Amino acid sequence: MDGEIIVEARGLNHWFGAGEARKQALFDIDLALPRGGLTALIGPSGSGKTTVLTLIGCLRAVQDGSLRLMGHELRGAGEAELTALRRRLGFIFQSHNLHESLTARQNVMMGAQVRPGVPDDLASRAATRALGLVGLSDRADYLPANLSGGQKQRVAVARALVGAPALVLADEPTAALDRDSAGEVVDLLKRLGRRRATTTLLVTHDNRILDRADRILTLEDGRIVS
Ligand SMILES: Nc1ncnc2c1ncn2[C@@H]1O[C@H](COP(=O)(O)OP(=O)(O)OP(=O)(O)O)[C@@H](O)[C@H]1O
Repeated sequence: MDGEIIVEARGLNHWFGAGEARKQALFDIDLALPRGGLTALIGPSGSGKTTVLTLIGCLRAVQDGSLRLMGHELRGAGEAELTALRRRLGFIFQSHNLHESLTARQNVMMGAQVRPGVPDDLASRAATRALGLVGLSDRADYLPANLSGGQKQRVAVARALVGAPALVLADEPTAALDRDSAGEVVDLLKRLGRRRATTTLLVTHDNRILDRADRILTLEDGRIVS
């Protein structure tokens, strides 16, 4: 649907710690991410990027303000609702987080089976398709140890995308990659995003990928400055 807002924050504040150690990490964040496209979230270390990403990812509780994810208000949402929402997201982390004892296909299958009741044969077919999308059909039966850094991160991308998530949250997915592999991973996210109208929010320090973003949000000291 055109113009659909996938993520909308209004007056979002967040604190860490308690008592005297209590420290505000986010101040009055307003943002809206429309469906589709790739938004880069940038800013200095400690500016609050990961905090924003983990709040949107239902990985920490919203304390103050409003945060809506696919039409659901996260503030005050119950664990069952958060779990159901989390299953509609794809996560990609800085280090690929693949299981070393599982093949590429088995790792991607785990992404398909975060939803309960997905049978192995269905998950396996979906994993094979996702590995094809990231150009790794011929590596499906390899263990991570036998893949390059870029290939491992592409497996992680396939795992994040196998369940056709509405929103992909990526925390510095290219930090450990050389220039070519980093570009490939971002191009892949963009291409798949366009094809499936997936929204991607990508935290990065990486200037190499900013020219590929559709939108750039800059955080400084817990505030969105542009
Ligand atoms: N679990 C925590 N407990 C206490 N303070 C925290 C915690 N997580 C983050 N902070 C603080 O909140 C602020 C924002 O941190 P956050 O990790 O979101 O920044 P960031 O922009 O992602 O940084 P980096 O680029 O270094 O990963 C920082 O001042 C940080 O010290």
